[in-house]
Amino acid sequence: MRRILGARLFAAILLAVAVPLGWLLLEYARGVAPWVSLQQHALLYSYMLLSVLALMTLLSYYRYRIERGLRKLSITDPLTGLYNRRYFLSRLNDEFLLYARQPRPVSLIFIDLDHFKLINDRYGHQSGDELLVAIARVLRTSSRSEEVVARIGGEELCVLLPNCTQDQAYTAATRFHRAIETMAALSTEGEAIAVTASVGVATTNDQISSDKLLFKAADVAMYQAKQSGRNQVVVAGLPR
Ligand SMILES: Nc1nc2c(ncn2[C@@H]2O[C@H](COP(=O)(O)OP(=O)(O)OP(=O)(O)O)[C@@H](O)[C@H]2O)c(=O)[nH]1
Repeated sequence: MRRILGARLFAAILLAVAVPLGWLLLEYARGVAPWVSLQQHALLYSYMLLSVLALMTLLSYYRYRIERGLRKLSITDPLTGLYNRRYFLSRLNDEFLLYARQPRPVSLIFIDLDHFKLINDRYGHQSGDELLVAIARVLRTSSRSEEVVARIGGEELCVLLPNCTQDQAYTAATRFHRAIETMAALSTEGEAIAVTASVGVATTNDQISSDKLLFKAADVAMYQAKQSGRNQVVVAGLPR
């Protein structure tokens, strides 16, 4: 990004110099010697140079702001403001590129809300939406800055934990699970909504050695949590 900004500033300076130069050439074509023209209109040339430079810098800045906004939109889930599935999978892939060079534990937590259909049916879709937003807020505040929290499907959320052992991931998963269970949520009518989640945790090891395998292992662990009665945390590969 810094290189792009540098290139744009360079282009702005070039154009700012080119405009008064072009004017100087026109003057020359009219028969006025360049140094005479420069002496006569020094103020005009300085003004041209500065205003073109200011205009181009301003345009570059706005373009940068727009591009940054578009990039943010392309990686964000519009409802919750969490990262979206595409961004999450690409970060997971990046983590494994690092892992190939320097193996260190990577963990993934898969969170699926329990009976979300019933919540929608009972309190309405709008309340369901607001609940998702509130859960996203809870996850964001209970996660660390290096962790990537994403909404990867309707009521499915994932957290990527770089450089995180199985024990640490289990502690984090329990923290998320508890935070969801104890959050105070209200429907649009003001009724209290109780919500729980089934959580799967997986960490890299000899068998789980790629991004796809890690994702799959956490998904399977989450499914086991559902099968075992929901509202619990299951760690991949550990007896329950
Ligand atoms: N309000 C709201 N509901 C959503 C959204 N995305 C998905 N859902 C709902 O989430 C529900 C998911 O239903 P299921 O896949 O049957 O899962 P569940 O009811 O949570 O049941 P279990 O996962 O088995 O505990 C569906 O009713 C979807 O309509 C959303 O953005 N907003």
